[in-house]
Amino acid sequence: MSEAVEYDVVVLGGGPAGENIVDRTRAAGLSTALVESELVGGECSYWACIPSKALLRPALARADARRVPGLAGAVQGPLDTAAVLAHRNYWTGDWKDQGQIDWIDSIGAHVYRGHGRLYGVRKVAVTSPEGEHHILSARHAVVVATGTRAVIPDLPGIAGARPWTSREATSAQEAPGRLLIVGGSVVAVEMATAWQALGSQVTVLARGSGLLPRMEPFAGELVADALREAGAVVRTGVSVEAVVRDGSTGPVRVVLEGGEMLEGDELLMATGRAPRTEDIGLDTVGLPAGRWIDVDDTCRVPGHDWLYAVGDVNHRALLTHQGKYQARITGAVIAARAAGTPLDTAPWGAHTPTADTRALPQAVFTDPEAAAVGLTLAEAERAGLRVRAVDYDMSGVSGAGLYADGYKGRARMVVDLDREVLLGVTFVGPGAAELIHAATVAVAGEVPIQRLWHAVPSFPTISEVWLRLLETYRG
Ligand SMILES: Cc1cc2nc3c(=O)[nH]c(=O)nc-3n(C[C@H](O)[C@H](O)[C@H](O)COP(=O)(O)OP(=O)(O)OC[C@H]3O[C@@H](n4cnc5c(N)ncnc54)[C@H](O)[C@@H]3O)c2cc1C
Ligand SMILES: NC(=O)c1ccc[n+]([C@@H]2O[C@H](COP(=O)([O-])OP(=O)(O)OC[C@H]3O[C@@H](n4cnc5c(N)ncnc54)[C@H](O)[C@@H]3O)[C@@H](O)[C@H]2O)c1
Repeated sequence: MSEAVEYDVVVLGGGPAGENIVDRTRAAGLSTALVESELVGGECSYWACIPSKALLRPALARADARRVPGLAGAVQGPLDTAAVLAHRNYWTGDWKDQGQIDWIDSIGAHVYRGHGRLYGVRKVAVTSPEGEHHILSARHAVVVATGTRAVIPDLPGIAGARPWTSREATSAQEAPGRLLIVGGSVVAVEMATAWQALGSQVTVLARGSGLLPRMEPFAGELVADALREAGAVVRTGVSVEAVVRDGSTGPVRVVLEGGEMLEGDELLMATGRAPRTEDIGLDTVGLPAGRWIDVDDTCRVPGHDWLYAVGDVNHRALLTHQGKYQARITGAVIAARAAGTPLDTAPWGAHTPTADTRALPQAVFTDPEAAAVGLTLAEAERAGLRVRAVDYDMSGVSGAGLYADGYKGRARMVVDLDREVLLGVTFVGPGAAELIHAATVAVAGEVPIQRLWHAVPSFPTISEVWLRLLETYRG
């Protein structure tokens, strides 16, 4: 084992959260090392956000075009699956990270390739793929940003069935003939939308009563309707009990509760995420392995004044944009503590990621898109707030009708009746993903409804739904 190399900050895991910590600590003049065991850019760049959206964009563009009179006739044919997959490969850099490494070099940080583990207080041990060992020591902070991996439930027969996880679903080089998808949340519905459009016969098996369980119920309903219209089978309230695959090339079968059997060529388990914390040396600093890492409101681990956790691994919000936001804020926290300057940790202050709990946005790239920020009606009611849900059928908006013939969509805003501000907003419909940021500004800014009345949406955009929602609220 070599002598320890000292840095101001050592970052464990080079996904979007880890990279953004490096960016911020380098901008503050702190020497920084980044340890990455696979590819700098993380899950998001190679097996999640980027490849999934590259697969989905042609599907959604075609669906949009098919709703435009005069254009619809020209886009009735199948997608060019090979071209879509090649474009997806391009967006992942063919699963190479040289571009990210060049960027890290350009900002003067150091990358250590290999598996990193905490090695007692303020130290990280790295084992390179070639078996070399390095000890890195941190003057100010170690930041854990090791993200998550897919969870595969321990069903009878599952190991021999070689199921897909999100990694195979985003990196497959051909469309399976029949794709069974277990799960009804975000990965399930996005991958169902993509692969059904790319030529697979998709069956979604969700055990809950609807799809997209963390959004307003109408989101899952509209997405399920559209998946069915696209030819997919969507079944809710079903539970998979066992899985069987014969040989190395045979079909895969799932056995549902009650004994019904379904057959596919591939099986995607879209059943959630677990933290990558089993083997990162947490035990060397008295923390439990294999769990989400608890943090305070500066993303610091309680009881360890040098240890932080950002991104998926702290379980505050499993989204790239939110991990990057935490990283920007935690980078500023580390820089301020290193310089001995005071922190502003009041809600919405510079040194606390308040939006994680108060204005968390998410866009789901299905057809129709579903996008939401803040609280759903049910969440606000559970929190004991005095609220009113204001709903609007988006087909009544001129801009929506012009955007797509027969536009189907729905909007809801959840109003805090005591403060007359918005707690949450949901849009479901074509183009909804690009609408949600205005709602994020309104929720994060706690813009009074009275002032929103003066935020005039341009005519004839889909954003005129804002005017309709406000008119409905004011009666
Ligand atoms: C299919 C799919 C689609 C998604 N789409 C979106 C989307 O559209 N928008 C969105 O906001 N979010 C999306 N997400 C979620 C998003 O991918 C995650 O929130 C994001 O990747 C988390 O970033 P992170 O930096 O915390 O972790 P990760 O991206 O998981 O990166 C962690 C990094 O740490 C490295 N690492 C782990 N352990 C070690 C170790 N011991 N030593 C060294 N390195 C280590 C890993 O190799 C990895 O590179 C999607 C997720 C999935 C599965
Ligand atoms: N566009 C986006 O923002 C985007 C896209 C994809 C993923 N993500 C994020 O990635 C994370 C992971 O998404 P996900 O969909 O994999 O996980 P999830 O945690 O959102 O959903 C997992 C689903 O699997 C179901 N499930 C779990 N075990 C099961 C079992 N044994 N049988 C049947 N169903 C089972 C759960 O009920 C749940 O609905 C999420 O936090 C999501 O927000 C975001």
